[in-house]
Amino acid sequence: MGADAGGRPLRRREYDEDDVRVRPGKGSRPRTRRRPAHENAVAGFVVAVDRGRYTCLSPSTGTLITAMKARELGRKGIVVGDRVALVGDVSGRPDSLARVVRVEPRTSMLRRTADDTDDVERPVVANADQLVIVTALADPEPRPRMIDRVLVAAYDAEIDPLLCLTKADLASPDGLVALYAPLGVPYVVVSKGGSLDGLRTALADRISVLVGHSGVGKSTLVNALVPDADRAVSQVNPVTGRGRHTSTSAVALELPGGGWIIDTPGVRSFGLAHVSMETVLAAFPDLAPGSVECPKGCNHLGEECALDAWAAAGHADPARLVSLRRLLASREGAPDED
Ligand SMILES: Nc1nc2c(ncn2[C@@H]2O[C@H](COP(=O)(O)OP(=O)(O)OP(=O)(O)O)[C@@H](O)[C@H]2O)c(=O)[nH]1
Ligand SMILES: [Zn+2]
Repeated sequence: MGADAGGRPLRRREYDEDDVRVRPGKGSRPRTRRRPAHENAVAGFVVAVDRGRYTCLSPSTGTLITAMKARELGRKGIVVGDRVALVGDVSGRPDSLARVVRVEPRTSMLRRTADDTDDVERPVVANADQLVIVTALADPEPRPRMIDRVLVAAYDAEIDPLLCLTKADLASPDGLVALYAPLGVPYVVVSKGGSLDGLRTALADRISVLVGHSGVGKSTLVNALVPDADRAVSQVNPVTGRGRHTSTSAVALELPGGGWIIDTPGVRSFGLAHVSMETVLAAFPDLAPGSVECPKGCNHLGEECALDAWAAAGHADPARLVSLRRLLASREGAPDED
């Protein structure tokens, strides 16, 4: 085997200013109006979004600027991680409100759907370059199929995955490492109070999104990585003053050593209805090569599928084939519980 996480295909998509998937025949209105140039706009990095208010960090001054979307942006979405251009009152003073007049081209867009049959795509975070799958080794038990699901989302978004195995004081990481290391998925093992050096190195100077189920130790990690994380979150959420424990949307927090982590407390599921069959399969590099023997148009669920023989021949762990099939079946309406 020996699939390599570095051996990713070239970027399949460009993410530009109009990175909204438009349904044909709906709302296509010719754009004749000339936009003002906004030469004096200042740059902002969106660290939080709350009901139409965007909290943006000015990289040049370090000021937090609250802004709303300029009307000219229409229905274009703005998410945490976006780099934007701001005009109006950019002082960042209490009660001041700037306007976002432009969203800069994105390098990536992490998306999900509510479940596998939901056709509404939900953009989660823009411009992330790493997706950290936080999984406890025990309490709660690891859920490999959730890991596989998030790996598919990372692959689809062309974001590097990182498996972060927590609570190493409670159980050994060996089983999970044996499953994912051969696939080229990088991993770190941590425990509360233990060293976070490996994780810090992996996060340095990158924009990393943290996903994980409730109780896996995500807050514990965030608090250890970002001193005063709670206060930082209440600062970026001035509209409601809600802290991270009640917040449901993503929040970007700057790491003391450089780089950002984006916590996603509201993301409890990773529906993959928007991902093509080819992309799902490509995210299973141990199984994908076996599919060349499949009949044309194989849905990889029936008896004619060549993947059973591929796994039986020892090319892939049969548990991985089960996981792939559960995921594919879920996209056809079957439940997918770990
Ligand atoms: N034994 C052990 N317990 C841990 C470790 N890390 C976190 N915990 C405990 O696990 C529980 C859940 O940790 P949190 O950090 O709140 O988990 P979370 O993922 O943020 O959960 P939510 O806040 O529900 O999203 C807490 O009681 C922590 O003290 C660890 O490495 N070892
Ligand atoms: Zn097949």
